[in-house]
Amino acid sequence: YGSTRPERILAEVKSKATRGDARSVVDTIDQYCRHQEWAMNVGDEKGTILDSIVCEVKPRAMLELGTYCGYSAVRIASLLPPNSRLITMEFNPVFAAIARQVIAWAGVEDKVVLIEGPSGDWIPKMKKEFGLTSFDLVFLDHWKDCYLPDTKLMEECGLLRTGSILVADNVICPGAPDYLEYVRGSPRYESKYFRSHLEYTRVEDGIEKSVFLG
Ligand SMILES: O=c1[nH]cnc2c(O)cc(-c3ccc(F)cc3)cc12
Ligand SMILES: [Mg+2]
Repeated sequence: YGSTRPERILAEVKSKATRGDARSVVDTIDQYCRHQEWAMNVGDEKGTILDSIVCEVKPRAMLELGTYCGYSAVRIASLLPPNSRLITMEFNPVFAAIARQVIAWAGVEDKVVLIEGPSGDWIPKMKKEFGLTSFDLVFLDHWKDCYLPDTKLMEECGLLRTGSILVADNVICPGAPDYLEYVRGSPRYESKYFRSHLEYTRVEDGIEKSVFLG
């Protein structure tokens, strides 16, 4: 029987990364996906941009849409201040099962809550389920067609406050044109584009950072 790409990534982490060392998990996945088989992690180049924003914002409450194998959840969690929480949402159960193990191997499970299911179902329930008022930082990295509807839903559900920051991966490749048009055209957002490359390639991609103005 064949293994899946996420299973091969987990196997690589278990055999090469130091247990409890988040940075070695991140580096192991980058090494594997750059030299063995490509996978849709945010990667090292765009990851550095994400790191700088996480360090600048120091979020107490952060949301990630799209966990995949847990690469960015581990990367983000390793930078979070004490008693901060990353909630990461994944609708694909195969990805979620792998991500749980990658997050555990990295030793960041006390900072990360992984929830499974469609973002559209979960977003309206989050305030109540997690007793939170709003998110300081949201990383959109799930499916390009969901970026805009989920952003509007987060606005409607009161999950964004004045100063909340949205960080969106892949705004060029695969691209999220409707989302870009919205955050760049709306007076309720102050948006900035960070030019970069699609993970592990020379193809142009970028990250859009958008501050919600309320
Ligand atoms: O579907 C995606 N979700 C989240 N991140 C992604 C990501 O960083 C890259 C890609 C992707 C880009 C080019 C390609 F030829 C095939 C897939 C997809 C996703
Ligand atoms: Mg991505």
